[in-house]
Amino acid sequence: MTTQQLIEQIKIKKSFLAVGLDVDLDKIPKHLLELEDPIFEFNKAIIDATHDLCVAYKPNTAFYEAYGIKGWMSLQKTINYINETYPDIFTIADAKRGDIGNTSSMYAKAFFEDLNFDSVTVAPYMGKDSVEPFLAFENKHTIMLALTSNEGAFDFQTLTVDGKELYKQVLETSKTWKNCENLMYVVGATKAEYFTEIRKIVPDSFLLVPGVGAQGGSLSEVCKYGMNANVGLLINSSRGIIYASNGTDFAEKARAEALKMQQEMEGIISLKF
Ligand SMILES: O=c1ccn([C@@H]2O[C@H](COP(=O)(O)O)[C@@H](O)[C@H]2O)c(=O)[nH]1
Repeated sequence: MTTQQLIEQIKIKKSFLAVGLDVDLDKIPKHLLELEDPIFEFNKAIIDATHDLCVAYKPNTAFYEAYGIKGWMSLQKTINYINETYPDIFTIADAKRGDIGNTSSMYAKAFFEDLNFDSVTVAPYMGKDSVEPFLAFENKHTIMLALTSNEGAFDFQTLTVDGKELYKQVLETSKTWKNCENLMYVVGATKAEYFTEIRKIVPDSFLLVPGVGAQGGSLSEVCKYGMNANVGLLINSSRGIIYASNGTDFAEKARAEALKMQQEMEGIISLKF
């Protein structure tokens, strides 16, 4: 999917919500556990119930890898289902990859070619040659960690290196990389006060923003400081939506939570544009 197509979807749906598909077998409704592929059945129900309210789905691959080959097959069925049934939806493999160049190329093939995700998250720690193999794929997007939502973000990311905070160095340096137009960045919703500075460095880039809902970040604060002329934000909520209920009404309740977020987003968009 191109960035322009993503922007169009945001305008059509009046939403910039990314629903996180972080499936934990201990948290899903018990009746699903009797089915052959409970993870896929859970995802399918959530996707069918929320697809008109969101512009993206973000499975975190950890929640699939944890179940071995069966989990990976559930991930594959989930991405195929989204691509076949709702092809206008942007897909994010939250895998946080990155390695020496030839290894990164294989990671990129796995997520962009084999699984056919629109985007994958990567870590910047290994630098340019670990990220550029992902950027080489046309109409695919590489979402690099910049300033994460967790407390540990302050261990390294905000340290000053050569007179500048590390997360700012990461953003600035990444703009010099080949095919950097294919970059987006992860910035945590719990760090709303940093968005103004981040927008000075990457005014036009899309930011994937996890950390609302269960982690306590504020949607309105993020929008106040982080929105650009194309919205430029994908706000993720995982547990706050998919685990709204663990009963037979789980999909209905997930829809209700997604609708609350979409309506808040619609309100913000209508005020701003
Ligand atoms: O800085 C980061 C980067 C990634 N995540 C991931 O996003 C979701 C958040 O889930 P919630 O249940 O809405 O808290 C999850 O997959 C994280 O691994 C993040 O939270 N922060």
